[in-house]
Amino acid sequence: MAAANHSPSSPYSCAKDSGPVIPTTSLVTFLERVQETAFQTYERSKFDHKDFIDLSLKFDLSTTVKAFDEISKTENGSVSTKDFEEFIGKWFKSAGEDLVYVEPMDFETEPYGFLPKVENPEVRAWALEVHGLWKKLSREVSSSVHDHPELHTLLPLPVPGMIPGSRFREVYYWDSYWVIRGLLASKMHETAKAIVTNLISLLDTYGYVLNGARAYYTNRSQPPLLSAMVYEIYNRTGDVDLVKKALPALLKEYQFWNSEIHTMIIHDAENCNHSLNRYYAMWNKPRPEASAIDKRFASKFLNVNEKQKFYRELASTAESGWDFSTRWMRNPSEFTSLSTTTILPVDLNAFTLRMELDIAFFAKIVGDDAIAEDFLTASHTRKKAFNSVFWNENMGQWVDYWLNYGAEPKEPQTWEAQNQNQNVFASNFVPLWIDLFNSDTPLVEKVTRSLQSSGLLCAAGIATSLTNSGHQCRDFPNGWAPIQHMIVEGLWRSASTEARKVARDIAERWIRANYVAYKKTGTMHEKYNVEKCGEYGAGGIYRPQTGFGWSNGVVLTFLEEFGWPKDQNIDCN
Ligand SMILES: OC[C@H]1O[C@H](O[C@H]2O[C@H](CO)[C@@H](O)[C@H](O)[C@H]2O)[C@H](O)[C@@H](O)[C@@H]1O
Repeated sequence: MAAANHSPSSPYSCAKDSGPVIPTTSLVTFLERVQETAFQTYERSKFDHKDFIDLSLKFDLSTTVKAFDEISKTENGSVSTKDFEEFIGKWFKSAGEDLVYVEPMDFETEPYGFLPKVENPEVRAWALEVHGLWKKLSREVSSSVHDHPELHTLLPLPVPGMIPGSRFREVYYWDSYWVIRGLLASKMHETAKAIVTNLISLLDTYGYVLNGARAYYTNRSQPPLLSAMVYEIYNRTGDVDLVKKALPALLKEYQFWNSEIHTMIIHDAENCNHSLNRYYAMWNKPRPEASAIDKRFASKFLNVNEKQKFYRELASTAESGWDFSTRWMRNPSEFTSLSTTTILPVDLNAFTLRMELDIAFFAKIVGDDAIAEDFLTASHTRKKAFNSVFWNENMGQWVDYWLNYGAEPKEPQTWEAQNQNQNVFASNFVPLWIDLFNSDTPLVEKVTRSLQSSGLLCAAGIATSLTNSGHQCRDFPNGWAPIQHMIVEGLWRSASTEARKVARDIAERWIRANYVAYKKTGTMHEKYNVEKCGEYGAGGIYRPQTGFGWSNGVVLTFLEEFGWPKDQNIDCN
């Protein structure tokens, strides 16, 4: 039976909030106030909370706050739409003005050797359009941010980079991996390296790679894929200097993910202890970028401690990159039952396993055999933990492990079968992406059969979960490019004929769905509806976004690997 069904009635009955909290800036606090006023001023459908936290000041903060106090001096603090709009126009630069468009340094309209396996002219023309989107997503931080950082929530970065698109105006951590994969297919190696330079600069400044390059994202990271980015670039370019630059940063990042807040110990049936990772944001207040909404969600908790605990769960879910999903909810129909910090996520641990393997590989390249040895040992230890803690033999999948409430990081928890979450999520198949697993052919064949019968494989790709929660964007019927990519690449790297057939089939479905949606809407989307080929996804606390960095990256990567024959139809079947 699924662990979710074993939950106590209130997950917060003995909630405590003792974790670290990273201070934020006075500007962010003020913009949250502006966002709250916007929330009260506009209709919900016309309002994106993030637009208000991304505003830049035209004048200094204290003068702006005084002016805002003046217009808010009504009895109930409300502001008319006219006064509010005048105030925003007079005192702020628009959201997005802090980043400026920049021509990518190595963009060519049709680079030499571009997607050689794409023979179909229609598909090739579309692929060139998607390639052309890099020009639209390329940005550098404006000089005003460098000269007057106190006027902006945007953080300065040393070199130009790529943004996901639309409301996601700044650089994001894990999105960058698929952006880099696409850039490599587009032969834009220098732009790919620049993205790594920016992420390393965040790591050097903060000790971890931030969720995104904004002051309000300093309280958390995102799925750690920096080592994978460096690996892919090195694989294409053989750039040893990049590896030398990245290795010390990656060692620092490894410490961050294996520090006390991000690790829990599981004691298995064979008497072994396994240290595994979880998401845990250093924040127990509303997420500034969505604070007006978070406060309303939290209003059901009367106790401050319960509210803080819930806010940490919201921010930790944002750290997971899967914000939001029934995956993190003890009660799938109750959003406030989010319990991300009490879950050992199978995909996060696959990423840290990959980090161990990548670091060992890089250490060998730079000639540090001791580090290479240590990290190889760590990867073998973690592989054992995968077998003991996450693997579910009956399902043929690796599944998330639910921790007991109130557990302290240093206290080992005894593994219990009922704590494995047996609900089916696409993340249960992400370990396939790791070579230690995809090189084991019988294992891959078992997992492939499980994927085929899971219900996740749909007309237009892999669904995120089997639950149609109606409002969570990381659930059925939404499909996300990163998930398609990791599972397809894992299956494709194996030696199993059947797994490779499934990989090609999923990639083709995904390409068709992206193509048809592009033809209908003229744009690439953040997520797609996998039930209906050619439709984009929906749900969540913000409107569906376009652009879109990782979707472009995955389509180009799939087209580079699988190609598209001349006579093969590209429409939805
Ligand atoms: O504002 C809401 C949330 O927006 C981001 O999350 C979503 O977009 C990101 C950029 O494409 C993506 O990395 C993430 O997986 C998406 O869920 C942001 O990362 C969240 O922290 C934020 O709360």
